[in-house]
Amino acid sequence: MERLVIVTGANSGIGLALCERLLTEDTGVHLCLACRNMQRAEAARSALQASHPGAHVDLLQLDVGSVQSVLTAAQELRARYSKVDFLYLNAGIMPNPQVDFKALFKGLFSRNVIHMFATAEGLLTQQDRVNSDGLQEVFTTNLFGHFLLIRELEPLLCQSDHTSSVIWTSSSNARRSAFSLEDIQHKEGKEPYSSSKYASDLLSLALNQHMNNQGLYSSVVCPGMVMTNLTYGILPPFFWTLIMPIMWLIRLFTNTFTITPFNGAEALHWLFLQKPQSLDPRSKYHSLTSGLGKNYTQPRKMDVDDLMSKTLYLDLIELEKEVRRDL
Ligand SMILES: NC(=O)C1=CN([C@@H]2O[C@H](COP(=O)(O)OP(=O)(O)OC[C@H]3O[C@@H](n4cnc5c(N)ncnc54)[C@H](OP(=O)(O)O)[C@@H]3O)[C@@H](O)[C@H]2O)C=CC1
Ligand SMILES: CC(C)CCC[C@@H](C)[C@H]1CC[C@H]2C3=C(CC[C@]12C)[C@@]1(C)CCC(=O)C[C@@H]1CC3
Repeated sequence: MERLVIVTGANSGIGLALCERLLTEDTGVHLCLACRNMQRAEAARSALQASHPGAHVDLLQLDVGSVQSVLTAAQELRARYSKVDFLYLNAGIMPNPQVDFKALFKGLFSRNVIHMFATAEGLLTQQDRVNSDGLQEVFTTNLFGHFLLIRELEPLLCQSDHTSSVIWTSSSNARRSAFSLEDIQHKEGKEPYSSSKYASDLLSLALNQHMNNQGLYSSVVCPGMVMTNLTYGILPPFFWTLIMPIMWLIRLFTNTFTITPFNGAEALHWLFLQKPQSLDPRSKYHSLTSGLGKNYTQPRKMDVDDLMSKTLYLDLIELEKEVRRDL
């Protein structure tokens, strides 16, 4: 039987590579590319269908950074489909990133150099802004819009006769110290990306605790450090080209430098092949690539606790009520 797979942010990078891999490596996949820009979505569908003639690929207009767009898209999905098997919550942004070159240089000569390259801890800040819903943009795009989508799609995700999986593209940059329950949108700090990714780790745990009994399972993935539009926004493209040999060299010391979107999609694809009941709700599934270029998936325990995750879940439900009231 065909399995319906929805991928947000499917028109480029890791999302597009995942779609390509699903069509190449699996049969009976019905894809729905949920993208904010329909021109880019069309281009992605054409590319997928050029390499997989006859592939079942639908498009959906979805801006996860806009409450109204999420509600409209969810309504459209409920009208189109009777169930969803996999929902990849992959769309994400890192606006106006700034690299702390002083910290980078210092880190190069410290014992933490591998950790620094794997997580970017202490290296990156971003400048966020408030969107037209009055919410922080990074929080809404990377977390809240996706949360709202899950809530809206419950009738398609939670059905007595089948299980469904929601899979978050989180990051090794997710860090507890960047997140605060007093400021879940990260209005105050300078690491909204790290905060939003840590929040997705917490939320995934809460979703499992609240919804496994309804057949919905949530997992978290880290794709590693991948060259995509997101990373090309951090340093100028010519600089990345210049340091590419160094990047391949770094891979000899840290398997988190997956570099290509194909490699980065490894854990996302691996999860497609697993029974959701067999997965660990407290682990993040990492795409890793060895120095010799071998791809594999490895679960690593997340730094999350039950009370924090439950509190965040309840805060998000409250926020959802507020935004619905304001519509
Ligand atoms: N690259 C890396 O090293 C890492 C990436 N990640 C995560 O991987 C995910 C995919 O990013 P990646 O492939 O790297 O980067 P890309 O920029 O290539 O892909 C991001 C995708 O998200 C879409 N998107 C952004 N904002 C919205 C929105 N408001 N509504 C709908 N779609 C949106 C983009 O669409 P559009 O083309 O319209 O901008 C694009 O399709 C992100 O969540 C990112 O945080 C995690 C760890 C490492
Ligand atoms: C390769 C080096 C000589 C110079 C690159 C330094 C930094 C720009 C990068 C080192 C670690 C990288 C990293 C990311 C972005 C680029 C680095 C900071 C991410 C934050 C990208 C998005 C993520 O979600 C996680 C990545 C962790 C590692």
